[in-house]
Amino acid sequence: MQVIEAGYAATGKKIAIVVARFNSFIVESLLSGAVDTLQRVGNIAAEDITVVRIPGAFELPLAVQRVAASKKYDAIVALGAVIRGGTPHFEYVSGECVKGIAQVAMQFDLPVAFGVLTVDSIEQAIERAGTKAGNKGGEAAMSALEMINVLEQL
Ligand SMILES: Nc1c(NC[C@H](O)[C@H](O)[C@H](O)CO)[nH]c(=O)[nH]c1=O
Ligand SMILES: CC(=O)[C@@H](O)COP(=O)(O)O
Repeated sequence: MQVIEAGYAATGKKIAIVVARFNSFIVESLLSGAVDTLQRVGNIAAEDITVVRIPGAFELPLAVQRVAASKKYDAIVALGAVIRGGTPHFEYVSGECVKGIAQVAMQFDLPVAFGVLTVDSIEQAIERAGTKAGNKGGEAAMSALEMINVLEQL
């Protein structure tokens, strides 16, 4: 049996983090977790991390696509926080966001980690942005690092 898997060290690789600013009090914690993970676990130098800031999660697919098309990066981490409100708007924003990001990864054959919270409450968002449910930004960064290394073996 052959098993292909990899670790997280990715020294010298270039990572773009595309950050949706909406709900910034949450998203900044996701960004902090992602950067810390890339540097501490992935051994990625600060100069090899690029942060791109955009308005909201709905804009993530277009921005991620443009970053992927630049061919400058070995992986992308997409961060945002979509928090359900009182209308169906949540479904449309989160649905288009995840669909669009997944399409970019397939189109450009590039690791695009999904670090966008889609939650029902601010409390759920806080739990997933560095408190009792971990930091989904850091988890997305871990995924990006591992995928860089696994794809290199395929
Ligand atoms: N409600 C949330 C949004 N809404 C804004 C959209 O993402 C978009 O920026 C706007 O519709 C203009 O095109 N965005 C989030 O990231 N999170 C939300 O909870
Ligand atoms: C995810 C959203 O767009 C949401 O925060 C907007 O809130 P509302 O549905 O009350 O307009």
